[in-house]
Amino acid sequence: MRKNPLGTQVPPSQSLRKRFSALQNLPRFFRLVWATSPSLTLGNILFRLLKAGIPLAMLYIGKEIIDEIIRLAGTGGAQRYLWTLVAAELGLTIVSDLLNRCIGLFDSLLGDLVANKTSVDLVHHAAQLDLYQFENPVFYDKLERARRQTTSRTVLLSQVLSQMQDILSLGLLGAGLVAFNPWLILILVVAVIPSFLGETHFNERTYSLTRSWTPERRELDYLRYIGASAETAKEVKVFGLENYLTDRFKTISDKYYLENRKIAIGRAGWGYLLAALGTLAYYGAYVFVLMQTLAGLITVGTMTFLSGSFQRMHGMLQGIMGRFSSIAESALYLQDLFDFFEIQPTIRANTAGAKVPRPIRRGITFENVSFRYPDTEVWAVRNLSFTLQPNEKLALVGENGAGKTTLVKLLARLYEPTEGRILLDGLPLEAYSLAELRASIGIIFQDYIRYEMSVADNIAVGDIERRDDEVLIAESAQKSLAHEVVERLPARYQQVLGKRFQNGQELSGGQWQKVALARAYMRDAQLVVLDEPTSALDARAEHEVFQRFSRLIEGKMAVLISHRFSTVRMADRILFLENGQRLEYGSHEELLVLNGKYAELFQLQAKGYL
Ligand SMILES: Nc1ncnc2c1ncn2[C@@H]1O[C@H](COP(=O)(O)OP(=O)(O)OP(=O)(O)O)[C@@H](O)[C@H]1O
Repeated sequence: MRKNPLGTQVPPSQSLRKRFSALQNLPRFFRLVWATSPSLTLGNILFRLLKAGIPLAMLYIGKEIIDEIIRLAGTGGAQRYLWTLVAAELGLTIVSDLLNRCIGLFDSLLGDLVANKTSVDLVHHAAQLDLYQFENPVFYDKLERARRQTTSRTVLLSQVLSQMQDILSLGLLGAGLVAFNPWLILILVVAVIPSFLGETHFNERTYSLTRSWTPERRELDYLRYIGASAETAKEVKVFGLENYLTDRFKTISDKYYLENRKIAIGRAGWGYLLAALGTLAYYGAYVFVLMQTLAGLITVGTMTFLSGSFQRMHGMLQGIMGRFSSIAESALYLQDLFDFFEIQPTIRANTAGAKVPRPIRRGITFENVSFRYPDTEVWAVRNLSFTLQPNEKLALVGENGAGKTTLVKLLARLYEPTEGRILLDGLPLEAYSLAELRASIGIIFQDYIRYEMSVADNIAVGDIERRDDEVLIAESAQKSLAHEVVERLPARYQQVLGKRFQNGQELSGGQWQKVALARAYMRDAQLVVLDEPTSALDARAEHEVFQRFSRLIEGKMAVLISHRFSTVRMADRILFLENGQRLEYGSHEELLVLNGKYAELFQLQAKGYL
């Protein structure tokens, strides 16, 4: 394998055969197009079929008009046939314009629908995939390439349809030409083959380059985002990062530009030479036709018909061949999209799985659970065993990176244990329907999403099925103290948050947290998990949130992750993790008596040292 200037591996360039085999993606693509809108697809094809016959008809009428004029100029006579021909030509021109408009309209409507459908399918499919797949750069590149495909495939659609239309036109014109002299066709074909091969070669190089640079292009997008977005502007300014970012951007983009320029120059130079070859052949054939006319073997009308159809066929053949290689190229890109759709999650949704018991009677048991993130050597959770009893409130404590969040992700089956099992009422988590399992757990993650949507929507994500239940949303906001925040917003629950959209209102960190916390109150979860939910709240708000929170989790299981021991001590039991392992486990009082690490940290914090 070669390496590009940034050291990334470049795949060996695709062989011609492989490129053409990518055309096999077209039937699947057209099934997708057909499924999007059968009527628009059918209409489009019909218009193009009609349009395909027009060039031959126009040329033929042109020939007849010239011959008729020459005849009338020499001998005079009735002009009726001449004017009928002119009227037919006018009619055809009008119909042709109308067909062009209809084709353009149907192309764009169908293209938009296909792009929308692909985007929707993409999001649906991405939602099925495992969390770890999103953390894998190779997967991310695939996703990125697939995402780019969703809009650019519109062009492919009209290209393939135009190709079919032109091939039909060409066949009809060719039939006319063959009737006169089959050799002319041969000259035509031979003349365009060199430029076709040239185009194919350069398209292939462009594709290989674009593909091998996906990670860098992703980085460029990312740098553009950091350099110019509302979220990052604050830090970029105070740390004075703009030159660093632009330099980094320029280094990568300049290298990409140089690579691309090499190909573009080669394409322009060779393209010109090979096209000149085609032009020479065309003029050779033209001279031949002129000589035949001078010798009186054909009429002037036939001469215009032949030279006209030869010229059109030359242009069309060049177009068809050029388009052919760009269709083959697009079909290769299409492969990326279909490849993405082929990726399957390893965590099976198990739709036929058991229903989660309500209420949960025996709790959740970790049996010797160990977990390592994919492609890492270190155990994030190691040999962990404990039981979360029904109604029990468990606090997870430990230093940064101890494995607390990982444990929660395992609970929600976002990951599966590398070793050991997690049982819910005696059955492993896999035995339950994934949707059911997730529906019975309410988790507010530490890095919860700040949706730049309305407050109501931000709260409703806790149970999106009930997003129209305004009373429930307001009650949830009341319980999480988000209500006070909402009171001060101009559009109250309909207020759009964040700065991305017009009239959006930015909130403080603590205010965002109160809004996010309301999500926990939206669903009737049997297990509530709060991963450092109050870190941004001021002391009074935190106290109040917990007062209310203890009411929310009354009679439920709860897992609480916090670095504040004043919060932790309200739990029934505390699990102290160190390097993913259970270091200490028991109630607040038991752990104080144990006088271990928990007791030490508790006392330090109580004295205000932590
Ligand atoms: N997506 C990931 N891929 C690979 N390793 C990860 C990933 N997420 C976390 N880790 C690693 O797993 C270990 C446990 O991380 P985890 O997020 O569970 O810690 P934590 O106890 O929640 O920490 P904190 O208190 O900082 O939130 C850490 O060593 C971390 O580097």
